[in-house]
Amino acid sequence: MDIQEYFEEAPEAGNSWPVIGHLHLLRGPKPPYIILSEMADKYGPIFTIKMGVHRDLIVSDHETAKECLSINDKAFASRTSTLAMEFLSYNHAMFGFAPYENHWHQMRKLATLELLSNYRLERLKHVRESEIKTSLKELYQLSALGPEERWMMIVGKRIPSSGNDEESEKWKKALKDFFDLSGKFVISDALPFLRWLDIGGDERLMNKNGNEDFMDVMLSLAVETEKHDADTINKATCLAMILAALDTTMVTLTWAMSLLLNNRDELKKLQQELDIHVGKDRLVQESDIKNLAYLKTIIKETLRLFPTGPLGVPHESTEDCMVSGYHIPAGTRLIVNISKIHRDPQVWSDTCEFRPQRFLTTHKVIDFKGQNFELIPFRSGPRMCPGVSFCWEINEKFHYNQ
Ligand code: HEM
Repeated sequence: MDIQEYFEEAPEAGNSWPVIGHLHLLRGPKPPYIILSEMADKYGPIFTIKMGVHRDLIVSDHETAKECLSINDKAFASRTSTLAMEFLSYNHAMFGFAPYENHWHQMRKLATLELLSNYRLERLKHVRESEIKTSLKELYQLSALGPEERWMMIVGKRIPSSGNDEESEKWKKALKDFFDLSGKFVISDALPFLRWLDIGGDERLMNKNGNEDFMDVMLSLAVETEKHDADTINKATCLAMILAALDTTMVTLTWAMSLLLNNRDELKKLQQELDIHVGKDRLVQESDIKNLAYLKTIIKETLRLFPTGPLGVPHESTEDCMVSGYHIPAGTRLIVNISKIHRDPQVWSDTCEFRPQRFLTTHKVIDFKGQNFELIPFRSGPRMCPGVSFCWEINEKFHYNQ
């Protein structure tokens, strides 16, 4: 089907907005980020679409993304509220989907300090070597574990020894359901007054999913905020960490493997690096990572080509602001087309090719820590992925310090 079947142009003359299209449905054979990239080719790096009563600002180049995520970072720091999020995130108790309010501040601080920071890794120094494993490798293993073990591992209490097949299947299904439903834009999100009809039965399904416990063991932290009780916060927070960490890293590693297998020269270069710094007699360890410069370029190039969230997670503005000279009112949803930015021919040569070498030469200074808006797989600003340092540099720092 052609893109025209999903939306029709309806430019609104005489207002200060760039281009307005009425997007009826973002469902169909083409993924939304492709549709939005095609629209960007037509309308430029900043335009809006209207979905029912909501207006979305679509940003597709790094300069405009910088304006939104750096200059106007506070204005755009909140999240949109959809039906899926209401049910699946325990009514926004999951801080990744919470509005930019006190609850988000508290929980993000807690998660960053207690799970993802140098401070936590420093504490782990005193734990046995085999227990210093709350890292990508363990998160990768999570899908094979029972819920109690998963939680114990995440809070760093002990490392599980074995998985359980039936439990693991249940967990995989729960994960799949979550991601299927969380991306769902249901009719009542656009037209809230139709919610009571529950067209398509989405609400019933989300409600069922939301009531199922993902975790059997609750964190005993007695943190409560004005909006949520401690049990809800515990469930929501540990689920948020698992959901955010698991799929993203697995998908990235799968893409990296696939790109390497399809680019044998790059694979050979990586093998040479491994032969030099690790040798053939043992497996790679986390402490080797600091010596594996080429491996890092491969991860960067993989995240450039295939960011796990090509459109990121939508934000919502809580105050009026100006972007590219346009007045953007409070309540506008922001979608940053990361995929389009990562393939901008004005920034990258051979945009669709796998060229890790560029990060040692022409793009040596470009990193994804949120300062270079040309490469933002973890985005930038206050809502930037808190897992970025956990995945990458903290491990390095930790090993440098040892
Ligand atoms: C390849 C790996 C990963 C990628 C590409 C990635 C990417 C992202 C992106 C694009 C966002 C949305 C940022 C925004 O809204 O501006 C995000 C949010 C988040 N990520 Fe990650 N992520 C990865 C791994 C992880 C890991 C390992 C963890 C935790 C251990 C994690 C935890 C989170 C959390 C909690 C949020 C929500 C932050 C908030 O709303 O305040 N992520 N991630």
